[in-house]
Amino acid sequence: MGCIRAEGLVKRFGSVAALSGVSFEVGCGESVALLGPNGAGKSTTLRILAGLLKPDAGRAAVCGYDVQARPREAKACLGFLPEDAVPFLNLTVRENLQYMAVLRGLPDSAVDEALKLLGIEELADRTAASLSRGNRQRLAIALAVMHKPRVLLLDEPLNYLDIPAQQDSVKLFQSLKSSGSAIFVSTHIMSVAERLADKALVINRGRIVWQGPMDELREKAADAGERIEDVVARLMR
Ligand SMILES: Nc1ncnc2c1ncn2[C@@H]1O[C@H](COP(=O)(O)OP(=O)(O)OP(=O)(O)O)[C@@H](O)[C@H]1O
Repeated sequence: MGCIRAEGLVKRFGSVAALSGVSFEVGCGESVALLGPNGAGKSTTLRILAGLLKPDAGRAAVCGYDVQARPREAKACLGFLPEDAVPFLNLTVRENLQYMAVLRGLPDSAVDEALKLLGIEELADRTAASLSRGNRQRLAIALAVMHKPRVLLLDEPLNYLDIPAQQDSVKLFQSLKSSGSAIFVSTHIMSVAERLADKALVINRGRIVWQGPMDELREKAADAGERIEDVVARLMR
């Protein structure tokens, strides 16, 4: 069973066809990057998988649960880091984590664990509003992973992070993957896709136009004497 399954997803916004029949699967323990130009349908795909947007046709399932028919089970098994995630700004870092721990039915110890995991112990009593953009991103990552989700949906996860925090976050995502979680990451930054994912899905105008191992993209680039960005840009045109 795939940890993430999308079958024939269709989504329109008025006259705009955001998704026109998107199907793919991400196995448990697999990491896949979703690449595509602006307006290709990446956020729409992530929002459907997270159960935040209803597709017009097709179905999405995480951990075997249809996200529309079994929303509680699906949401319990996934973690979603939206782009520019905004925690509760008037709560402290610790209070944000405590609130999420209650919603997720986690023990109190999960809060200290998450603070430590993201290296934000010293920020615990600061309000989220007072944090720098990078530290706010660390908190958002902590909130998305504190229940060790089996499916992790990430939108530009390394934005704003300093270099050590990027390294720590990559390690954290990799350790979740090693323990069997599926990682699905949307990014415009090719080096981020290469660091986080073993496979790539290229979407353009609401359709998957290429899918395969990241190594295949690297080989194509090496064969043509190009950078991997050049190969991917061509696939997106
Ligand atoms: N709420 C909405 N109302 C109207 N149109 C929308 C809405 N959300 C998305 N769209 C449109 O659907 C298409 C796909 O948008 P989506 O945000 O999924 O693209 P994306 O690949 O995430 O783009 P980007 O890389 O620019 O963030 C775009 O044409 C967008 O304008």
